Amino acid sequence: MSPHAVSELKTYSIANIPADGIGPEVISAGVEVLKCLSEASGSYKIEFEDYDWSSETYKQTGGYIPEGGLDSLKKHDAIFFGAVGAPDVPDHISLWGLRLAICQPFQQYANVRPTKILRGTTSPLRNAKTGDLDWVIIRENSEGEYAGQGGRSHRGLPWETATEVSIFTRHCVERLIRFAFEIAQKRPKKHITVVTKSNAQRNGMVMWDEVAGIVAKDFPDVKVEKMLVDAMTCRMVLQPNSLDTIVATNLHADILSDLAAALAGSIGIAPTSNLDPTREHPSMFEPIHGSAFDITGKGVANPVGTFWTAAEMLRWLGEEEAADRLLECVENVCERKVVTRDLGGTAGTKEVTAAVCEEIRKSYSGKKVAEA
Ligand SMILES: NC(=O)C1=CN([C@@H]2O[C@H](COP(=O)(O)OP(=O)(O)OC[C@H]3O[C@@H](n4cnc5c(N)ncnc54)[C@H](O)[C@@H]3O)[C@@H](O)[C@H]2O)C=CC1
Ligand SMILES: CC(=O)C(=O)O
Ligand SMILES: [K+]
Ligand SMILES: [Mn+2]
Repeated sequence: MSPHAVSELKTYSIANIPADGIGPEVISAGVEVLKCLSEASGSYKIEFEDYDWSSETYKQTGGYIPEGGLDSLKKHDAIFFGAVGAPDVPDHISLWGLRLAICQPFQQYANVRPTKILRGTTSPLRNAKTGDLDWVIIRENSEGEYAGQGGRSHRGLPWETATEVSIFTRHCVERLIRFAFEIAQKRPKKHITVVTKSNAQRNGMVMWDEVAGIVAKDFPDVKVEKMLVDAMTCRMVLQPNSLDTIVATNLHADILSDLAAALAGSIGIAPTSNLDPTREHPSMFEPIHGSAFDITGKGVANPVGTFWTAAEMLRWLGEEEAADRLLECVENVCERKVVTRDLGGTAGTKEVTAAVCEEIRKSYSGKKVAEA
């Protein structure tokens, strides 16, 4: 290929932050698949820069992100994140030191969590088949219960007092709910469920419901309903087909989305996009799961959540066709039963990755999927 032809291809610059536990295992799998996809498609290029920020860095230097680190992230088109958390670092230090230290200043206020029962996999729900559970959960990602407000006094004494203050600002609630309605409007069902706990939490949650009511007026074609979060857990389990787009607070949606992933088959399949919808900052893409100490280093981590995450990252960058094709290939591999043990299979991370790469190459070469 002439240098001229190369320069015409769109090139995306990705910052990899694999971080802790199974993070490096699934991110290296994701990078392999993304490289394979861009090479096979030939229609865009993708470049990666590795950032070794992790709990190891923290233990050695006292910090997760070095001086000027956020500025260097800003030069990338997107961030591909693994998971943060180590057995010998308190979880609140690791989470605030890395993930939240990026999400908050970059105003990645919309956390998008699609879930579905992938072809070839089974849901633990007796009657749910592929197509019966197809949701997107929109999680507030900048404030709420994870605003970081509060404190502790009288440490260690019997009258020790700790507060964890939830912050709900009209500005942040409205921008998030509006974003969620836009997503709902683009999906075939045009249906949104606004989840709160506005019976017991009588201030912030009541404001959520009110703001949702106002925003809803701008989306007359979207069917809106309200649910309390406790009842929502029952609805998700018993009537998965009755839900589509779901919007909820930082804490509520964090919990509901782990449940959603498990109901679809495994926490190992679900993706997360931490979006700055204004596109002022790069957005960050990660599998929904954490660093999974119990399976770290065993080669059994399910990379599918990271592959789906990679697809969502490409979609955000404008590569719709490649994103759809990647997910299609992942589902074909699931259908061939090349799956990790959390999905009932025996394959390891590497075998699933190799199978997805092979499927991608076949897909682009126009060959029929192996009947194997
Ligand atoms: N965004 C992030 O970086 C997140 C970080 N964490 C951190 O991760 C650490 C562990 O947290 P946990 O509560 O145990 O949640 P976790 O998601 O790491 O693990 C929960 C269970 O799911 C399994 N699992 C997770 N991902 C899997 C995969 N890809 N394939 C197969 N099985 C998988 C694990 O083996 C474990 O049994 C903590 O330090 C926590 O703070 C937790 C959630 C998100
Ligand atoms: C920290 C966590 O659990 C999450 O981002 O989902
Ligand atoms: K993660
Ligand atoms: Mn979570």
